[in-house]
Amino acid sequence: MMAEPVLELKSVERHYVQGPRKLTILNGADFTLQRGEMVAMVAPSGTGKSTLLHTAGLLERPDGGDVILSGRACGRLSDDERTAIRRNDIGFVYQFHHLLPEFSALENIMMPQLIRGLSKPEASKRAAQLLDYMQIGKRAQHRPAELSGGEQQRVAIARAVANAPLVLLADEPTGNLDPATASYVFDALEALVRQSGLAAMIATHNHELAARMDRRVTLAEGKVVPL
Ligand SMILES: Nc1ncnc2c1ncn2[C@@H]1O[C@H](COP(=O)(O)OP(=O)(O)OP(=O)(O)O)[C@@H](O)[C@H]1O
Repeated sequence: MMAEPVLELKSVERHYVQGPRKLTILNGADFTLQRGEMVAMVAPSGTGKSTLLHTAGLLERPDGGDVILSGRACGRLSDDERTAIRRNDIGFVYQFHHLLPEFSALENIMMPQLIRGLSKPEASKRAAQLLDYMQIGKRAQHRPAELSGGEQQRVAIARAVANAPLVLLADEPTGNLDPATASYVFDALEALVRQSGLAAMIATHNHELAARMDRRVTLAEGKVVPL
């Protein structure tokens, strides 16, 4: 397959000011994610993985440099413009599922599609397909509290890809799960990425899962480097 960059970080800077001190978290970070690629981000706590994912996912604006999505410079756009792009082109999965507790699994996956403007029948059909794909079709009407941890994370992954984003970003998506469940959830995530040609960057402390991805990177002195 020809290399086709879907996400590029170019000389990204991110600083936090804490009282008199300026903390530099990203210091000219460069990174390219190709279509169809799964990359593990493995780095010690506090080195800036979440900052990197939030910047790549247009949740935070870089203090310098830019984030390019499918050739379009997006990092420095206004909050409204970044939100619009994020809704369609970026899927996010967190360590904690963040599903809406009062809605069923199916409705949680319909939600981003309805916000995007799809009709209820269209959104429901795709949500049901994604639940089947994640092998939890029978749990469609369950609320998050009625699902196991592994099932909740599979719903969260299905929700993240509901709008067929370009990029999936995940911040310790299996961090709350026991090793067997983590492996099972990762199987579903991997199958989804492989089948759809999505690109994914996944922060994890789990070396076994990292070993299953195409490449591994870490953060060193504010830069993304191969591991
Ligand atoms: N809003 C903020 N204001 C000030 N400092 C911050 C802010 N957000 C993060 N930091 C600091 O930036 C550093 C990187 O934080 P980040 O959350 O990106 O780390 P991480 O590698 O994801 O850690 P973990 O694996 O523990 O989640 C930390 O030292 C943190 O204290």
